Amino acid sequence: MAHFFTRVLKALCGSPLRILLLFFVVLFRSCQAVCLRVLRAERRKSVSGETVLITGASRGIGRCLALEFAKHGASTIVLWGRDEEKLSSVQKEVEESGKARCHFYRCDVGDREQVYRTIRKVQEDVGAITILVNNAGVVHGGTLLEMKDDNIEDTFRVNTLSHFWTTKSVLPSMLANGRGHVVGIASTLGLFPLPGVSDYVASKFSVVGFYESLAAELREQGHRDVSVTCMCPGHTTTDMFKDLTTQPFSLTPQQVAEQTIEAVKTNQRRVILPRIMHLTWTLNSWLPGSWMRNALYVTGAMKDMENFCAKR
Ligand SMILES: NC(=O)C1=CN([C@@H]2O[C@H](COP(=O)(O)OP(=O)(O)OC[C@H]3O[C@@H](n4cnc5c(N)ncnc54)[C@H](OP(=O)(O)O)[C@@H]3O)[C@@H](O)[C@H]2O)C=CC1
Ligand SMILES: CC1=C(/C=C/C(C)=C/C=C/C(C)=C/C=O)C(C)(C)CCC1
Repeated sequence: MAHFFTRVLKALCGSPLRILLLFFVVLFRSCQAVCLRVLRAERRKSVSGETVLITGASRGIGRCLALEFAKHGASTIVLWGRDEEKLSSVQKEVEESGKARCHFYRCDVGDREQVYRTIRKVQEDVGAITILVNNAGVVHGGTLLEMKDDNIEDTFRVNTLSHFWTTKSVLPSMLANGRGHVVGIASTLGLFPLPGVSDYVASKFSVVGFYESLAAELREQGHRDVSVTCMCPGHTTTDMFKDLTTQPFSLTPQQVAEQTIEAVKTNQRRVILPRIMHLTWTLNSWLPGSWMRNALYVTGAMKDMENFCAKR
């Protein structure tokens, strides 16, 4: 611990210019956030009447997203996943919760041809998708030398490549109709590292890059009516990371779903949750690499990750 604080002090005192710069960055970012909030509040859009496709909707964040979109007036919700029993139960919940029509399809998003086939079927059945939420995800994890090659490939197929296949499939109709929103559920682990899940982290860094580039590409091509949002939530209390028990800033899947709808309505390009993680992200590029390792030890997160790896 003492070593950690000495390193932090040395890094800060050794470079007063850095402190000054950090101060201006924080000040600028805060002003920018306030201005954007005011502007976005004025240009709020509605999700009423939209046709929403959510991948990985059989449980966790995907299930909450389906219910939340229905609550906010979406007219059709399309659920994708592999577990038909669970999908059917979410379909019932959505239909019972209000006026939205709800359909489900069995689709392994890691299989490109299956994605293309299922999208065609969905478009025949319900018409054009106007909001796509790429939420399906998987974690295998373990230390690099323990990881199975097949699991590494599966992680990239589900967490990264699937976003390309689904987005390529729905984007043409969005561009033709001049209306659409593509949402990716990435992670804070698409912004900073965590030992024990390097496959997952790398797949999420890739996906953050995908959305950043897609947003820039659409803007460059003048398609301002098709929006892109990349959600970066931190640890969330679903089955996926249930072994991480000592997380100090955990979110519920309901919170992630609510913030996602808010981000769609206000056209936010990137959302980091909880907000305090902005600080982690900024500090990560300003402080010596060891600070995060120490923070992970102090909060018990490192122990959690060791247990997580041991169970792989
Ligand atoms: N939990 C967390 O701490 C965080 C999660 N996230 C991200 O949020 C997203 C949702 O995660 P969360 O709800 O927590 O996880 P869950 O494990 O609860 O749910 C994962 C969902 O993805 C689906 N899925 C997994 N593999 C496939 C596949 N090959 N084809 C189709 N569907 C698949 C599962 O459906 P089925 O089993 O029916 O196929 C399930 O519906 C993921 O992208 C995750 O990386 C982001 C930040 C934090
Ligand atoms: C890095 C870091 C932390 C840990 C973050 C963790 C452990 C995040 C896990 C996120 C997950 C599991 C995302 C899934 O997609 C603390 C301790 C909050 C404090 C400061 C730095």
